[in-house]
Amino acid sequence: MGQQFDAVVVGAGQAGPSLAERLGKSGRKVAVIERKLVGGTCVNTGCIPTKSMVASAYVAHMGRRATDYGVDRAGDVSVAMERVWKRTRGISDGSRSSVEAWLAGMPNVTLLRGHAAFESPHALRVGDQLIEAGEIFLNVGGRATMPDFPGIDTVPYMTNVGIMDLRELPEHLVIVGGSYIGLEFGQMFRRFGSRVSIVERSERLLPHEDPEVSAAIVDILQREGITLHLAAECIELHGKAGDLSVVARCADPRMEVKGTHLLLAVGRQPNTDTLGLDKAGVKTNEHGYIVVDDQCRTNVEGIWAMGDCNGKGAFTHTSYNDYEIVAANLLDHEPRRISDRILAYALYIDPPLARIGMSEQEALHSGHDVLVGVRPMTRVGRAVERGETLGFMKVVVDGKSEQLLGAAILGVNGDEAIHCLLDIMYAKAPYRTVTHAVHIHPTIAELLPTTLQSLAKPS
Ligand SMILES: Cc1cc2nc3c(=O)[nH]c(=O)nc-3n(C[C@H](O)[C@H](O)[C@H](O)COP(=O)(O)OP(=O)(O)OC[C@H]3O[C@@H](n4cnc5c(N)ncnc54)[C@H](O)[C@@H]3O)c2cc1C
Ligand SMILES: NC(=O)c1ccc[n+]([C@@H]2O[C@H](COP(=O)([O-])OP(=O)(O)OC[C@H]3O[C@@H](n4cnc5c(N)ncnc54)[C@H](O)[C@@H]3O)[C@@H](O)[C@H]2O)c1
Repeated sequence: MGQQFDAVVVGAGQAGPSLAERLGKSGRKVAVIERKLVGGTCVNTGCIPTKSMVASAYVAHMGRRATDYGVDRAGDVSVAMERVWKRTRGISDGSRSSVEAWLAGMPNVTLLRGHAAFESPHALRVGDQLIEAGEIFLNVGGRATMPDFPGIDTVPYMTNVGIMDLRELPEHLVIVGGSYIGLEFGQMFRRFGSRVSIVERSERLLPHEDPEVSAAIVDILQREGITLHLAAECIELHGKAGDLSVVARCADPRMEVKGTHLLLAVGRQPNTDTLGLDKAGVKTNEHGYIVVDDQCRTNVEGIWAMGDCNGKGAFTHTSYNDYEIVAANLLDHEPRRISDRILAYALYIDPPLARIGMSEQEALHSGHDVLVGVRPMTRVGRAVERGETLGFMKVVVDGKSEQLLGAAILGVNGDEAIHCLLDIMYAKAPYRTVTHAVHIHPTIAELLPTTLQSLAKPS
């Protein structure tokens, strides 16, 4: 007979601890099982450390631009990686300690350390302990995908985990994968002072975005001296630490990119392969994501899956929202659903790309009566005053229903400003609510009403 709990949460990522607190407060006896670092990816090797590093890179960039603002500086800007690392670790470790202290203070909640795997639908093995519970909540997250590139066993490489531990600046960082992770680290290390080359399989960066978004991001990165190699098919790795190369054998013409350090950023995979899901009868899809319904319930009664491992989102806010959905349905009898969630994310290059809802291409393909409004950031007073005018804002509206379908802001503070449009979408209010709103001057959000006043059929 194993140790009995009412509820078990596997993984202390972005959904698990919040749910554990609610379950504990409901009077349940709860175990949280974590095999590595409390806080999971976001806190330890994802959002928090990357955005801390992005902040250091921004300061270096603005330091180089100081004279543009009439500010004198003596000598070149250089970056001390050891101190960037210390600052980043301080922020990330501080955040993890807060989650640990929070968990430790939760009533009725016990944190168990170790890797959990199912033995049966309601029993999990953690080391030599058997843990049994009627309710099991999986929040096991994901990890970097390891591509089967020829040479991967001999050529040293980093993922998002290893690159955060660098204390020295790479002379030439080669990145395979030109999406969130590749672009954020690419621009950051360029600003730290490395040469950076990005090798991407698609013919354009971020192919799920509208073409002008991809083109503007290419321009932003190339202005800073980042080299981009697109349509790079059939990757092979060669060489050794400090002297390596990435070859795209099927590219036309064949590409060879030489460098000193290699980052692989070709996607993520769920941590479901060692969870013993077959012993519980929990279904996964062909990519290993746990299949869930609109309330995060798996096919097995009493087992839920939240966060990156269910494939319904790949962000901290979607994982946290999964917790809210489970708690609302189970504890508050409020019928919240994943399908009520509107797609929203930001890519933290500088300036950031903030995106909500549909792109123009998606809206056109889904048969809407599409109207589009676009304004370059050069027309946004606040951006001009700040000397940060790269990018544009774009809104997509359905002409018949007057509902906002989506928006993109590639521009300074776009990740904040876009929320006034996101909230209008959640309110299902007509876009004219924004055109009639009086926004504060001078802000980035101030130009959203004007952008919406310029709606026209796409050319
Ligand atoms: C470099 C990088 C930057 C990112 N930046 C952003 C960003 O700016 N904004 C954003 O929204 N998202 C960002 N993300 C994505 C974000 O980090 C994830 O979407 C989020 O952390 C997912 O949370 P989760 O709760 O699903 O899982 P995780 O945070 O991954 O937590 C899962 C936990 O489960 C544990 N675990 C796994 N298997 C077991 C097991 N069998 N037994 C016990 N414990 C187990 C793991 O150790 C881990 O602690 C970034 C990701 C990366 C890699
Ligand atoms: N700002 C954020 O919110 C943020 C930041 C970082 C990461 N994340 C999360 O992490 C996830 C993973 O990010 P990611 O950038 O690793 O993966 P991704 O799945 O977003 O992109 C992988 C990229 O690698 C390319 N690629 C795949 N195989 C390749 C190959 N063989 N050769 C060359 N290129 C190849 C793909 O075309 C794609 O552009 C994201 O989906 C996101 O959820 C979010």
